[in-house]
Order: sequence, then structure tokens, then C-alpha cells
Amino acid sequence: MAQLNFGGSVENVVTRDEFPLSKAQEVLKNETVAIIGYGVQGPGQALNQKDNGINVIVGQRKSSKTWDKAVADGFVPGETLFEIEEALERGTIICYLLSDAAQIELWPTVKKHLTPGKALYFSHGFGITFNEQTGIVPPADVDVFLVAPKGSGTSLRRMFLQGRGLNSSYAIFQDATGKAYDRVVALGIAVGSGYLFETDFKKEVYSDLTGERGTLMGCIQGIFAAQYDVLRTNGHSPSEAFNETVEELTQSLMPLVAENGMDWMYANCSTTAQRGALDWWKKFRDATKPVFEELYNSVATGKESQRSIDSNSQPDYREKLDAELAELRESELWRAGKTVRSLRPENQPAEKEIEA
Ligand SMILES: NC(=O)C1=CN([C@@H]2O[C@H](COP(=O)(O)OP(=O)(O)OC[C@H]3O[C@@H](n4cnc5c(N)ncnc54)[C@H](O)[C@@H]3O)[C@@H](O)[C@H]2O)C=CC1
Ligand SMILES: CC(=O)[C@](C)(O)C(=O)O
Ligand SMILES: [Mg+2]
Ligand SMILES: [Mg+2]
Repeated sequence: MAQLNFGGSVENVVTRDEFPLSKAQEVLKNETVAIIGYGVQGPGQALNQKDNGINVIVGQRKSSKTWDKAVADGFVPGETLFEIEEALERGTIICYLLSDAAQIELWPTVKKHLTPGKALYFSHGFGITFNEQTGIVPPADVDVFLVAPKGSGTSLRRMFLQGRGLNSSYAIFQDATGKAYDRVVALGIAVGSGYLFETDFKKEVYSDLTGERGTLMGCIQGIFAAQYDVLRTNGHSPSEAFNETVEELTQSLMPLVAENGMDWMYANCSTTAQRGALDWWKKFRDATKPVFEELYNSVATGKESQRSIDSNSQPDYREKLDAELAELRESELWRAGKTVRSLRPENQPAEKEIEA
């Protein structure tokens, strides 16, 4: 366990140095890891574990499209792919990777198979933290922990295949066997985490629900739309408005922030831009901070989790989500973006071979 200084606070971090894959394989060698749910996190975590030599099986509804996806990904019905209840029976570590809303419905079935010494694994603190809303209260004689990749399951898999790793948080809610730490860290490494930082179930879900409604997804779409609309209202073309709002950020500036921080990105822009950005960022901070405080309160009081449960438990939740995603896709901003993306050199058709 490394102790690193994060801006003045010392935190525990597990890196691959002190917990290499070989140690994770040793810890998990007598375990059967059952991945229940094959949506976004399920495939990433199952395939990375499979490639890392872990004894992993998948549990899904046979009638579902994701059963077929698991087969296409190489999981074999009756050998490494089972109906949910059989996977629960076979698994010694149950990875509960259904959607957070779906976890509620299936919980009575899962609980039946949590026999003493097994482990219940999540990738989100949602079900346990909001147990008054979810009803998810595990038996006392099983380990309960989480590994929450800080990113999409799609990126988890892509980065694994590139030899990289997404960072994840980990937390232990219940250590019935005395092995919970080794089990959770081994799983964190096996699913493809680059390193693991320590949290607890409540902190993970409060921060995650805030982040995805805030800078990671909700807020960023909001400020993109706001700036784009102001530019368009003032006569700028769709391409100019999109380039100045999104394309330059994703293609040029954010990679610089990712590489070496915000000040470095600023320093690699004009002094005109630096002066302006340094003058305006606090105004945007002050204007949005009240919204973030309202958001955090909505998370902490359980309003956001209840909203998610009510909405995503509806039979037609997927259709409704897809309809709202289509609204985004069909907006002028993102239709302009589709054309801008098509112009990227890497998206141009291969040059015709010039005939000799
Ligand atoms: N999507 C992501 O990349 C991330 C997800 N997480 C967490 O990982 C867990 C899984 O998330 P996702 O993979 O996004 O889930 P998801 O929303 O993709 O759903 C996973 C699977 O649950 C199945 N499902 C839905 N309703 C069901 C039902 N009633 N009965 C049986 N199966 C049902 C879906 O068909 C899907 O295959 C959640 O706790 C989530 O918060 C954590 C980090 C990132
Ligand atoms: C990808 C991720 O970390 C999110 C946004 O929290 C999620 O998908 O729930
Ligand atoms: Mg997240
Ligand atoms: Mg999330």
C-alpha cells in the first residue's frame, strides 16, 4: 500500500508494483468469479479477467441480447456462460453488475445464493448506501466490497487491450472471512485497474452521482449548449460555433490537460487566451458553485438515487433514455459535430492508389 500526497493530503493507494497480477492470480486461484450482468461494465470486467487468467463466468438472462453478446465474446454456454441463478450458485465471488435499478428486482434471488464465505462485489456504492430505497442488505457472513472503475466499461476494456489501465476506487463494507482486502484488491487488478485508491461505499456513490451529473456528463453538456447557443445567436456559423465549443477542446486542449494539468495547457495557448481564461474562470466557478451545492444536496438526501430507481425501473426505461439521447444527437450542436468529426483526417476515406 503506497501512501501518496494528494495536494497536501496523504492517501492510501494500491499500485501494480506491490500487488502485481501474479499475486492477484494467486489470491483468486480457487475462486469462481461470477459476473452477473453484461451491459457496459460486465463485458469489460469479464473479458479483462478472462485474459488475466481468472476463473470467470457470466450469468445473464438466456433470452437477452447480452447473452448473445457474451457468446460472441467467447463465453461458452454451460461452461463459462450460465443463466443467472446457475451462475450465482457456481460463483464464490458474485459481481453484481446489473444496472443499479435492476439490482433491486433481482436481490432476493442473489441473496439466496450468498452462502457463508462467499463475497458480494459491486462497482458502485449505490445499492448498499441507499439500502432503504434498494432493500439490499447482505447477510453478515459474506464479504462485501466494491471496485469502481472511474470510467466507462468500454474504456476499461480498450485501455486494457492497449496495455494501459483505468484507475478505480475500492472499498470494503464487510470483511466476514478476513480475506476481503486481498480479494477486493486482487479483483481490482484483475479487472484491469491501473491503480486503486481507497474510499468507502457512501463516499464512492456520493462523488460518483455528483460527477456524472456534473463536470463529467451533465454540466459539460450544459455549458457546451450555452456557449454554442450564444455564438449562434450572435451570427457565428454552426461549424465555427462547434469548433470553438467542443472540437478544439477534445482534440487539442483536453489531451494537454490530461498530460500535464490545466496551467500547462494554458501555457501552451496564446498569452491573449491565458489572460482571458485567468480573468474569467472564477466567474464561471462562482456562477456554477451554487448549482453544484444543490446537486450534492440532492445526492446526499437520496433524491437522485430515488429518481434513478423510479425512472430506470420502468419497463420502457431504455426506450425513454434512448429517446432523450436521440434529442441530443439530433440537436444542431451535435449534428454540426458529426460533420466536423467526419472532416478529421483520420476519418477521410483512404486515398485512392494513384495508378502507375
Ligand atoms: N457503465 C459504466 O461504465 C459504469 C457502471 N458502473 C456500475 O456498474 C454497474 C453496472 O453498470 P452498467 O454495466 O452500466 O449496467 P447496465 O445499465 O448496462 O445494465 C447491466 C445489465 O443489466 C441488465 N438488466 C437490466 N435490467 C435487468 C433486469 N430487470 N433483470 C436482469 N438483467 C437486467 C441489462 O440488460 C444489462 O445487460 C452499476 O452498478 C453501475 O453503477 C460503475 C462504473 C462505470
Ligand atoms: C462511467 C462512470 O464512471 C459513470 C459515469 O459513473 C457511470 O457510468 O455510472
Ligand atoms: Mg463513475
Ligand atoms: Mg456512475
